[in-house]
Amino acid sequence: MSNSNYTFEQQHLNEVIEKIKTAQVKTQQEITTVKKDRTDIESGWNDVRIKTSTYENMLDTALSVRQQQQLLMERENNLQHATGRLATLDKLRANPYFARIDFQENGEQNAETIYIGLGSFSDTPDNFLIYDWRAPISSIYYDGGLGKVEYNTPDGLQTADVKLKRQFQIEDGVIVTIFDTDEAVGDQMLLDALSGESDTKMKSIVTTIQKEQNKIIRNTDADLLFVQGAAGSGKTAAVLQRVAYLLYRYRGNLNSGQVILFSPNQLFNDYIDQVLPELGEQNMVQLTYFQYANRRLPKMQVETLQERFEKENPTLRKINGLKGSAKFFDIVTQYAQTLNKKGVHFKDIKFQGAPFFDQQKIAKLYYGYNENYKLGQRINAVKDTLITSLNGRVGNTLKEKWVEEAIQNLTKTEIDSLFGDQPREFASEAKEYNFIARKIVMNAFKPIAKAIRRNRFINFNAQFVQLLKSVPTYINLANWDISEEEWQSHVNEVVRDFKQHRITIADVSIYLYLYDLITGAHGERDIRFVFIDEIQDYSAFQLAFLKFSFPKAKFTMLGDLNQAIFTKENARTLLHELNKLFVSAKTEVVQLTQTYRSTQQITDFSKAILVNGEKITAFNRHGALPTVLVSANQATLATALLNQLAVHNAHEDTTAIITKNLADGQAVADMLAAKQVTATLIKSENQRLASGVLIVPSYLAKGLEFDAVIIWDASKKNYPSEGDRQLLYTIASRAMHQLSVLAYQELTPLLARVSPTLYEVINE
Ligand SMILES: Nc1ncnc2c1ncn2[C@@H]1O[C@H](COP(=O)(O)OP(=O)(O)OP(=O)(O)O)[C@@H](O)[C@H]1O
Repeated sequence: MSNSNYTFEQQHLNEVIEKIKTAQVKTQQEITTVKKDRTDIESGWNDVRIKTSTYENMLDTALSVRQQQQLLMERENNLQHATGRLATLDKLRANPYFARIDFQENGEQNAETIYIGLGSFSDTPDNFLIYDWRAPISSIYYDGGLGKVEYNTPDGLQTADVKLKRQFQIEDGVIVTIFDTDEAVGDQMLLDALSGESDTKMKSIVTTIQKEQNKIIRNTDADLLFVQGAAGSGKTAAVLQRVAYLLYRYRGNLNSGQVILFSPNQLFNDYIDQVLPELGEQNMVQLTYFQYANRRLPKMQVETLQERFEKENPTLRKINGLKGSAKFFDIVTQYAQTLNKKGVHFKDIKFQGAPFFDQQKIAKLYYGYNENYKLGQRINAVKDTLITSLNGRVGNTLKEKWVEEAIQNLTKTEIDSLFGDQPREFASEAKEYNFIARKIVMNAFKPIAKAIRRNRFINFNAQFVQLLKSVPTYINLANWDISEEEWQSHVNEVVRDFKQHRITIADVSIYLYLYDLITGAHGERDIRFVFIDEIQDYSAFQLAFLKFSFPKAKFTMLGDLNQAIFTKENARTLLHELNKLFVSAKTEVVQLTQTYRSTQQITDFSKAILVNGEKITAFNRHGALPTVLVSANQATLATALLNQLAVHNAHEDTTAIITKNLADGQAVADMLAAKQVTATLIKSENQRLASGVLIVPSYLAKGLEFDAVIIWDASKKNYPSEGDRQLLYTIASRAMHQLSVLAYQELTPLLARVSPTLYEVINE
């Protein structure tokens, strides 16, 4: 880069920064003025005279209250805007932009120059000194090299002739490097970004978004955007940028509360929660499927990731395969339809231990409505009738003995609180008695009203079991390789679990879907975008249920079929099943094959673990070969581990020792503690990531990345069969710069197919 270019750009940068500073001062002043205004209006409340003597007076009062409220709201809005603007200016001041493009639009005489940064900035209304990276025109920075490019605008497709693409690295107002490039985003800049160290928090990729990723980020047409991407291909990174993009694109009409991201575990939520704030946006709602289900069934204990992982067996896999299928979703839908005629299991609503509303009577009521009633209408009509009947029974209950006793036992404070603000003037003692008795009865009836409102007159547990029992009438179990006995004994197990208030993650979706059908729930219609990461671990049933639960949302699903550690082979049919759920014209599939996380050596090694895997292309960044040490001596492995950690620690790298399960993790943690090596054992997804050495059970490593990964005990015993292949791939692909494999006695056969040229054998 010539000196004159550098001087020009630094000078331009200085000018922009000066203008940002001026804007900061101005905005700060605005904020101070609005705050003062707000205080003045608030103290103005005292001047609003409440006059209620005539109708006109009341109207007057209401009008002035309304006026005050409007003034306040206006100030509140101004304040919010100004605060948002100041936050953007603060960000821009340190690092105003990262790219410049010169281009000529169709039919224009002169080339235009724009600078692109995290937010837009103009010194006068039409003079944009910085364009937001999400503005339509900024797309050309990410999409192509020099020459003719197309970009989407709200008015349709535009073309431009790009003359110059310049990238900047700016630190504290000083240009550190300038690259001119004729590619989309220069490789050098990407390489610099990828060579850095890992962090306990994911960072935004705004300066180096790749063309394919940009497509995902800016897609607004698809109802279902399905991204199949290799491990480390930036699915998560791109999708977070996409959230920021959508919030910008639909600003004013979309807020972060209308966007939900389902993530694989809580640890991952913690890992990504800085990206949107870094981009100047608020985080969307982040949930795991477990949390979503658990929130709706607070009295049940939903199976945890660890339980799910450690409980696996072949029969259960077949049964869960069936329960997770789209077919099963149809079965539940059909079963619920039969309930319109008969079959709902009712429960008494009890009061003081005895039936208050008897289940037979409720059943009669429920099935007494005409046959055009839908399930939701039936239940609502029953609820209305029961509430009316409850209110009607208050009067008859006043004279009951327990009420009399309750009144006699009242303390003075209790009596006072029952009266509340009510003047204690009654025409007779009987009237006063009735007043208190009514209060007591109504209080005592509150739990009944609550039980009615919460549909407690339906026995959902029994209903669910009944559904499971009737499954063989809908399908031939043999087609799913399940025998009648296996199914029956599974149903018994579910019943046993229910008695202990436990439910598996496979059942929870079925349970909730059945519940929603019976109660006529219409889903959360306010949610506009749903993102599901690590889609391969969801069953078709869960996805169908999520679609049902968020009927107005557009879906973005990201996953890697190579990493299906829970659903295994079922993941392959997922895409096919999804086709049935979404209109295919509104479905788009994007494939990301280029991986960015790992060095070429680590990617080549990891990908060799797979058989018939999805396509993966390594990024041209080089590092050491992965190492493999097999030993029949535990002490040798322990020493190798300690040596490896010492090397990583000297480089201040974050190292994850990934063990198959928690028990192994605990054993490694104890061993390290005995050697005075500091390490954090991640026992559950509710923990926080820390820098330094981490010990992570395999099923919690999803979506995360570390400078170095040590696979602890990749032995035949731990990873004996085909079923572990995708898990092993997932673990290996967490490493960015260094991967080491340690195995006790005999290496897993899954690594046996990896060519010896792809790793270095460490001899004992
Ligand atoms: N365009 C990019 N510029 C810079 N870094 C990138 C880019 N794309 C991806 N990365 C980096 O590559 C790494 C992997 O990205 P990410 O975690 O999003 O991948 P993923 O596809 O979700 O992986 P996995 O399926 O393994 O969880 C991250 O460190 C991310 O910041």
